[in-house]
Amino acid sequence: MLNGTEVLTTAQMRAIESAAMASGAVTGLDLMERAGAGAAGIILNQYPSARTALVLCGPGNNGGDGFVVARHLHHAGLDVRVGAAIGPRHMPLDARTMGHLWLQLGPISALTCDVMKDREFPPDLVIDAVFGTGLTRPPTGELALVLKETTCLHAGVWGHHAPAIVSLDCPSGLDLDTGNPLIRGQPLMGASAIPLPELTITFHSLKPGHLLADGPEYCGRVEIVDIGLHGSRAIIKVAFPQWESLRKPPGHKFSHGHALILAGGQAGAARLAGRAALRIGAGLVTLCPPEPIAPMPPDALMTHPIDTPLALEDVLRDERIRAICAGPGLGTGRAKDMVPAILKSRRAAVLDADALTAFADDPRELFKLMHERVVMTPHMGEFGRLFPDLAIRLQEDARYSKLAAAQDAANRSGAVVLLKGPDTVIAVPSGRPVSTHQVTEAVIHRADDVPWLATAGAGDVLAGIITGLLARQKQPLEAAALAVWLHAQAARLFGPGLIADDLPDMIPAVLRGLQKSQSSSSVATALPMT
Ligand SMILES: NC(=O)C1=CN([C@@H]2O[C@H](COP(=O)(O)OP(=O)(O)OC[C@H]3O[C@@H](n4cnc5c(N)ncnc54)[C@H](OP(=O)(O)O)[C@@H]3O)[C@@H](O)[C@H]2O)[C@@H](O)CC1
Ligand SMILES: Nc1ncnc2c1ncn2[C@@H]1O[C@H](COP(=O)(O)OP(=O)(O)O)[C@@H](O)[C@H]1O
Ligand SMILES: [K+]
Repeated sequence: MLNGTEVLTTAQMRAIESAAMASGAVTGLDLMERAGAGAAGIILNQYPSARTALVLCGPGNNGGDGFVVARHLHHAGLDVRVGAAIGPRHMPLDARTMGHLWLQLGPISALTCDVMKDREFPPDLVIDAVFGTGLTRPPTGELALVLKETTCLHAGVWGHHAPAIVSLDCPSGLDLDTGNPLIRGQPLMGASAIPLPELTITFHSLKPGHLLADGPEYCGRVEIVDIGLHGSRAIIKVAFPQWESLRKPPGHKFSHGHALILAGGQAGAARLAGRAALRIGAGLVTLCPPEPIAPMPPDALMTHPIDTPLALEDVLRDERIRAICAGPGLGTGRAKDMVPAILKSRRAAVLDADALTAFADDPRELFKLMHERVVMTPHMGEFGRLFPDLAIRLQEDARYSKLAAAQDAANRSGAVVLLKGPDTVIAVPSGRPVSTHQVTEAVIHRADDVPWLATAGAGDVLAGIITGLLARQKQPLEAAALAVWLHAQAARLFGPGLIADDLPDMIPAVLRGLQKSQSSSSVATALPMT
């Protein structure tokens, strides 16, 4: 079981809202009131000295949330002005009701740039409730100008002090499924066409756009308001480990698993992977270069030369070998020979780097041998070699997400796909639950707080950590999700100046940290997201 925070796509969020309303458990108006009241509570708590607020309401239910926030801020004593894109009577029913409730307290101005330039009303807060999950196309006309104007307000160019911008659900104009801003044409150099809030308040759960691509940079801090929706079985998670799932049970080295790391001539990259596999607790790790290599004493890694696929098949007769890593420093020619033998053995395996590139000419050759215990770990370049159409679509279609691309790749290949980057996405082929408890089909991990992780060889270490966890008989999705977290946390603990060689040696400190934070209490506590 993976622990973590649930993430819902906008379609899943709408489905949950509709199901709750259809069941009669709650009305749309109740949900909107809870969303707006919850958001206002957070705003009042985080900006206790704010005296004035300007609320920008769009044409849909996000605008409805804006009216609710306006009402609660007014009742808390703030001087509140409201601008709306259209009159309440043209808005959806719940938003209309909330608009009429606001009208009992104050007027609504037309939402134009003039509202935002009023020198008589310098707001302490600007509440961005223009678009949420219902954004279908790039904003145009006056609304596009208004959204752009919020970034000018933020910079204080209109002479009055810079207000704090708070967005409801998302910065308006951000696609909550992809994390891409929907902008027609190219934004001006250095200027954002959509709000850059310091706080985004979303409802019920995170959406992929809060985590993927540029989403985090646009959203600022993200807070979640519980609006009382239950029973969702989110298939996407931001996962974080529990010490329990990494603790080693009593046993001997073979019971903790034997991992093979196929190596090329120099074995440098494979050595990085091997050390990581050992550090994460595989009982035994053997490097397999094509020819004998000079030992590097003292070294806990074993070596066993394997020169041909037949020799590999022979070695794999040993059932104690539970996981194989192929790719780091392997060479594409050797990878092309060896990978079919690995896949035919049906062992848990990680395919990275050259093991992926070797099949660029005919990915189907790889996919037809695939099985569900294989984790492929491409970076975007390798992904494009195996899934060129998906990579092109990612570049060209702002509404196609990295999550959807990884899911499509997992479905096409039949493997678990871990697509790397500052936002790493892991997807399993759909319709193939890994176990009866396992409903998670995808994991998103954001690590842009550790840019120094993007260093040569870091990917080899990641492949090694996953291999070690597979040797310890973790399920592939769990192994991949735990590894991505441990890898980023190792980089975080080391700090700037990190090189890949440092990563395996930071794993013990990461494990100690987890153990300390979670084993002192009998109730396992989840680590905060970092
Ligand atoms: N449902 C619930 O119970 C709850 C919902 N909640 C809240 O509702 C939000 C979702 O509401 P929503 O679906 O009404 O979408 P929203 O983001 O307000 O925008 C849709 C409007 O904008 C329009 N439009 C779209 N693109 C446009 C463009 N480029 N330029 C101009 N117009 C454009 C679109 O028009 P259309 O595409 O139909 O022409 C439509 O009129 C969600 O984010 C959350 O804040 C919470 O209260 C919790 C309970
Ligand atoms: N900007 C970034 N911030 C944090 N992590 C990153 C960033 N860019 C890449 N990464 C991570 O760094 C690692 C780099 O792996 P990879 O591209 O395979 O490098 P190599 O092939 O040199 O080992 C991956 O785990 C990836 O997710
Ligand atoms: K918004």
